[in-house]
Amino acid sequence: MVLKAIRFDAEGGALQILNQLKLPHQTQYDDVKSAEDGWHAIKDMRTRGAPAIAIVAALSLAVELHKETLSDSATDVAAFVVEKLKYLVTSRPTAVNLADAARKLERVVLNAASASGATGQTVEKAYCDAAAQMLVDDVADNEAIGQHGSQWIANVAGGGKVSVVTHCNTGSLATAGYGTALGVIRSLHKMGNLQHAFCTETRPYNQGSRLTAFELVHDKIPATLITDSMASALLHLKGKSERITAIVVGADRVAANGDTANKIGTYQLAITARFHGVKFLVAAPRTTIDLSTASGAKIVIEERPGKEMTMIRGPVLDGIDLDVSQQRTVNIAAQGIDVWNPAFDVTPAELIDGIVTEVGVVEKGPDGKFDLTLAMEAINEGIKPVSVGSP
Ligand SMILES: CSC[C@@H](O)[C@@H](O)C(=O)COP(=O)(O)O
Repeated sequence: MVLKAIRFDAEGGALQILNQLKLPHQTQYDDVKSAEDGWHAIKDMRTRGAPAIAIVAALSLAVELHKETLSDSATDVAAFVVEKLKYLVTSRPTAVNLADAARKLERVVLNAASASGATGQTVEKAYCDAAAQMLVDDVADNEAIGQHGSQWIANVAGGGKVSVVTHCNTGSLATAGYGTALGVIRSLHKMGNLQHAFCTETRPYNQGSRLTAFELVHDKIPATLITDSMASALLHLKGKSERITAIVVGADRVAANGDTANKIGTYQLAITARFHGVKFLVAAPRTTIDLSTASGAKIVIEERPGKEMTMIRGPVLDGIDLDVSQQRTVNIAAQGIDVWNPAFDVTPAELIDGIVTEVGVVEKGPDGKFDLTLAMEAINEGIKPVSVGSP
């Protein structure tokens, strides 16, 4: 069975998302019938992960447009789409993929509306085709990220099997399929180069223990779960014997200087990686690179409700059996305590050794700094970024 976070039928105009609040206990797909449904699925974290958020948002509007022809007027349909895209972008602020997708789709509809003979229907079709293509492209991009990243790690290790650590969930559940950082791990495993993967629990929302662990078990990848607070001890105590070569994480937004916003806890992993001489690799598609943001200081960090930290959800224990059909939320913190719950942190570029994209691994220049504007320009001109061992 292939894990699919997003099910989309372009012909029938139907969209379903795997409800990630129910995982790992229950596999339940929820219908998404409109942009409003998409907004709520993203806000409530029933779907999450930077690429998946962007795709679900785009497709939710596609199914709404598919339902009925809004107007024969191309400009009216374009205006409607632009408004809805603006609304969708407000669902979660940190991951840039959503804003990037909205910008591209806006361009698609404005171009379609200004084409000669444009009608409401042609604009709708242009939008739906472009949104559907995002789903297709993401899987191919992730497979390429996996290939480049695994090759880079294998080269760093200089032969033999390697172990890696990852954080949050960056796999099939966070993307259209395969995953970014988890795609690198999948690829290492496929190449026969993976000794062991360690995944962090990823408090407070437990994307690691609920989702990444679920994917690793599903794919039969040798893996062990640790709490976030065990990462330094792992590198210290098991680093040599386990040959932990790299920590590989995803990203929600990479600034032009390489500073990277990702799930809260990423920054402390980068610090411990540097201290222990372990490579720190960020895996993300180019849609996550935000050249308009000069540095991490400008990235807006989403703050989530405190109850995500103070409450925990799980299936009911009925005698000795788990009743997965019933999930309950229980309080695990002292009543009345103040809570700070930033969903992401920013890892300074200084602590990052490489940024693996679908076209290769970008490394620092001779000045020890990333220049992603230059790297992206080079890519657009057909020159590969600094890339070690890329196929
Ligand atoms: C390929 S997913 C990359 C990132 O989006 C991921 O690491 C992450 O931080 C997800 O956060 P989430 O809050 O679960 O959406």
